[in-house]
Amino acid sequence: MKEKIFLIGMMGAGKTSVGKWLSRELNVPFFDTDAMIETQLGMSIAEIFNKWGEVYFRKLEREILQTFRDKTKCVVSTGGGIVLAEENRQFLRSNGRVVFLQAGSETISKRLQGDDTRPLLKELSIETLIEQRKKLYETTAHFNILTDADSISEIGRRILTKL
Ligand SMILES: Nc1ncnc2c1ncn2[C@@H]1O[C@H](COP(=O)(O)OP(=O)(O)OP(=O)(O)O)[C@@H](O)[C@H]1O
Ligand SMILES: O=C(O)C1=C[C@@H](O)[C@@H](O)[C@H](O)C1
Ligand SMILES: [Mg+2]
Repeated sequence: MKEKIFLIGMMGAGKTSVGKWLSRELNVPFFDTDAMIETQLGMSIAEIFNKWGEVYFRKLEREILQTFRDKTKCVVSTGGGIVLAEENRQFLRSNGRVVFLQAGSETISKRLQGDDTRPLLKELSIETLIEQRKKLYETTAHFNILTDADSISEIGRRILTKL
C-alpha cells in the first residue's frame, strides 16, 4: 500500500471498526478524526456540539483533516459529516484513496440503537441525513462498499481487493 486510506460514510456505517481491522492487516497506524478532536479538546463530540455548536466543530474537523497532509501510509476513519465541506472533499480525493462505507437507514438505526451521543440525530432523521449526503459521499469516494450484510473482516477484505 502506497497511500493513505480515508473511510467516509454515515455514523454507524462501520468506519471505525473496519478502519481498525484494515490498519492491523496492513500494519499501518489508525486514526479517527472524531477521536482526535475529542483528545485535542478533552471533551466528547456531544459536549463540543452543546457548548460551541456545529459550526465550531466543523472548523475543528477541517483543521484536523489538514494534519494528514504530511502523514504517510495510514488508515483514517472520518466523521460522518466530513464531506459537507468542499475543502474536505477535495483534500480527501487528492491525498489518498477514499472508500465510502455505505449502509442503509435500517442498518444504521439498528447499530446506533441506545446511542444518545449523536447531536445531529436529535434534530434530523437518519433517512434525511442519508438523503442530504449520499451524492457527496459518492462523488468524494474512489469506490463504495455496502456494509449491511457482511462482517467487519469481510468488508475489510473486499476493500483490500479493490485498493
Ligand atoms: N459490518 C458490521 N456488522 C455488524 N456490526 C457492525 C458492522 N460494522 C459496524 N458494526 C457495529 O456498529 C456500530 C458502529 O460501528 P462503527 O463505530 O465502526 O461505525 P462508525 O462508522 O465509525 O460510526 P461513528 O464514527 O459515527 O461512531 C458498532 O457497535 C459496531 O460494532
Ligand atoms: O454525521 C455527522 O455529521 C457526525 C458524525 C460523527 O462521526 C461526528 O463527527 C459528529 O457526531 C457529526
Ligand atoms: Mg467512528
